[in-house]
Formats: sequence, structure tokens, C-alpha cells
Amino acid sequence: MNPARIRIIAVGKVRKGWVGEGVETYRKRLPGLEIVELRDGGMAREAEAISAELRGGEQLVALCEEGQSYDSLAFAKALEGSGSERLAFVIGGADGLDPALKGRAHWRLSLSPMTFPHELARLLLLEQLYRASSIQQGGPYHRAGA
Ligand SMILES: C[S@@+](CC[C@H](N)C(=O)[O-])C[C@H]1O[C@@H](n2cnc3c(N)ncnc32)[C@H](O)[C@@H]1O
Repeated sequence: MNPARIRIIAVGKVRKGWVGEGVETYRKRLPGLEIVELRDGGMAREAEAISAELRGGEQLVALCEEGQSYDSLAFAKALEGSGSERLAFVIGGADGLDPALKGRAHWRLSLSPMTFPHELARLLLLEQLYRASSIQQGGPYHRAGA
């Protein structure tokens, strides 16, 4: 997996230091992956800002509880299957993502049926992206069931 074809577009800042540390740890392990932070300000405005941020040819992956869920091996495979497509993983703010935006997403991805604060969703997504990259490379990071 080439992390440079992945962007995370996230509404809201990471305010908790310990979450920020985790985000930075995994971001460094995924060189080239870009994180774009957008201001929070209501679902409709946020949806406009997200749409304006998306690049032509980039596939929108909306993070939402009700999306498709995977185990880590299947997620790694799904990412591999997306070939060289450029992916924008979009994380909503406190109000969540606009339903119309989710409706036009190429892929709706759930990290769990439970709801997480956006900061934790960012950290969990990064960790799973790193895990997927390690699985694809046959690295020792992923030990299923361990
Ligand atoms: C606090 S949550 C928003 C909750 C909001 N009440 C809702 O119904 O969407 C903030 C963002 O984190 C992400 N998120 C939270 N839990 C998630 C999960 N289990 N799977 C995927 N994304 C999640 C989503 O992008 C969501 O828009």
C-alpha cells in the first residue's frame, strides 16, 4: 500500500495530547499520508468544505458507524483491491457527516457499530491503515488473535 495515495480529511482538531501523540506515531509510520483538518461549523458547512477539499479522481471514503465493517485482514485486502486509486477517508465532526455526502461516498467504512469521538476515530483509522500496510508487506506487526 502506498500511503501517498491516501488522505484523511477530518473535521475538527485533535485537542487531547495523548490522542495527538498516537496520531503522530502512526502518521510517521505511513510516510506520504496526508491529513487535512477542516474547521467544525455545522454539518452543512462542513459538507461544503469537504466537497471543496476533495480532488478530482479521488475516491470519497466516508467513515460512519453504519458503514461496511471488516476484520483487519479483509480491510488490508480491500485496500489492496483499490489498486492505485487515490482515497480520501473523511471523518466527521461532533455532529457527524452530512447524509448527502455519505450518500455519494464511493465507500462507507465502519470501524465498529459503536460511536467514537472524531479524535479517536482518526487514531483508530490510522492504526488500521498502518496494520493493513504491515499485513500487505508480511511484517510482524499483525498477529491475529494475539
Ligand atoms: C462523534 S462522531 C459523530 C457522531 C454523530 N452523532 C453521528 O451520528 O454521526 C464523529 C465522527 O467520527 C467518525 N466515527 C465515529 N465512530 C465511528 C465508527 N464506529 N466508525 C466509523 N467512523 C466513526 C465518523 O466520521 C463521525 O462522523
